[in-house]
Amino acid sequence: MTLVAGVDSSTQSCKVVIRDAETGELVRQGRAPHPTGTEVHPSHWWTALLQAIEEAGGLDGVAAISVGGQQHGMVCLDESGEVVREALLWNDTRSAQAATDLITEQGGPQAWADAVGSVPVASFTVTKLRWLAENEPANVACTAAVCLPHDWLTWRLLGALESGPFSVAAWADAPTPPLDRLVTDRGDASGTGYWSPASGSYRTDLLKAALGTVPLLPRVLGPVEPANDGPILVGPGTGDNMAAALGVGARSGDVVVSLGTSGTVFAVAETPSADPAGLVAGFADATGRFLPLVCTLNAARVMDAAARIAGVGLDELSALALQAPPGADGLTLVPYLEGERTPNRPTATGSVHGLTLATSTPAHLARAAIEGMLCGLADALDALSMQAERVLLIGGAARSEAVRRIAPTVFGLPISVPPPAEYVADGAAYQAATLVTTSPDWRSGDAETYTGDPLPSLRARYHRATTHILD
Ligand SMILES: Nc1ncnc2c1ncn2[C@@H]1O[C@H](COP(=O)(O)OP(=O)(O)O)[C@@H](O)[C@H]1O
Ligand SMILES: O=C(CO)[C@@H](O)[C@H](O)COP(=O)(O)O
Repeated sequence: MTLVAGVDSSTQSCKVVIRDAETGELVRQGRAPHPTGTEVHPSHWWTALLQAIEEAGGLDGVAAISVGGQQHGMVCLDESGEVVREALLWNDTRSAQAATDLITEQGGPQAWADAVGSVPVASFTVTKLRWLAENEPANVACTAAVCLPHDWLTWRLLGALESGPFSVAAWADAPTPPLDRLVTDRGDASGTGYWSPASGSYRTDLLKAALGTVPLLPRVLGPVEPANDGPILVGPGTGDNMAAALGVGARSGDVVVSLGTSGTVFAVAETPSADPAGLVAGFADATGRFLPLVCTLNAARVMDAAARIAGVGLDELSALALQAPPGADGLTLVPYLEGERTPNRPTATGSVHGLTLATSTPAHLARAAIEGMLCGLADALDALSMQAERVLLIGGAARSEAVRRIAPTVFGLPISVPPPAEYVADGAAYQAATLVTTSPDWRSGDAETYTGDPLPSLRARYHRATTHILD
């Protein structure tokens, strides 16, 4: 049996799956947590990856591996390959003003949409680099290369594989390759703000405008182009949303709603998109096509926060939410707990509206938190402007029964929930399989369909509430 490994190095944790390359059968898996915070030293991702690989039983029998990673994070390396400073993650909003400035300087949102398919917000790497230029010029001076989280892990894997077989101790300090062996893929490159999905090339002019200099950038590999020639092939990898699209087998007509740390709504498209309103990011996917995507900053962690307030675990929160009626008797929670990206409100805070004696119960709070989180995603689905034939719900928070049952009411649509799985890691593993087998025939279990009566007044009240939030 030929095995392949897929990695999901996402915001909260690293997951590794090892699957049969031909059939996709899950053979073994592992996971390890990442530190909290929006500024993280990449060495923590490496440590977590090694732990997760070890928990997955190592790499014996693995012929190829690919990494899916959280998008946009700014990783700066010096000439010797050392990390210059902690990486700024996609959910770090300190570069919001830099985003506004860059948009103005380049002639407005339309100019950015035309240039790179997206209008930058604080999440995008290009805005983080402008922040660096304005606040840490000494770090700019030492930066010889800039890459993304998945690029950095791929590069570390290349060095480690050349140093010998996997063991946590041997790979912990494995040598790193020269900087010119950094690689990326179209999907993740399209989240930088200086790579154009439409032309398939870097816009170093935009990078220079942001950072004042053009460091070395990773070479963009094709969708089935390995980064090495063995002993274990390393795939190009991709951004986590692009990997999820592969893992869930998203086809034309599908819209995927992913509820991880971020909430994302995306679809596979044949042509590039360019939304000057800045709601839809015009990303590339991992197959040579495109992935228009809307992202919110507040998804699964809204439930974590509500569970903390209610003093219960996530399963109990779910049970509580289902005790309250649809609409939570008017209790409305606007979930901008980390600011918000869509709509672009980086300094916003969350709020609760409609408190009465009757709605002051843990059950109402639980329901309002889930409904509020889903309202943000329903707006994202509207922004995508696609006639969805199927809405697929995935990600950590899709494990909550309340989320699955409330989603159809908020979205006003039936929702398909594929079997719980690590779809980002699975997509990365699938990419790895394409390197070692000509026609991987992977099938996942059937999705379960959830239906519910739409409640348009719920979203109307949510929209009214979003006009009364504090920054
Ligand atoms: N049964 C559940 N109910 C609600 N939330 C859950 C459940 N299981 C996991 N989660 C949440 O899912 C999140 C992790 O999801 P994941 O998709 O792995 O995130 P990320 O990819 O951003 O690291 C955590 O915030 C966790 O609390
Ligand atoms: O910024 C985006 C998409 O543009 C996020 O979706 C990140 O890619 C992080 O993903 P998760 O860790 O929440 O899966």
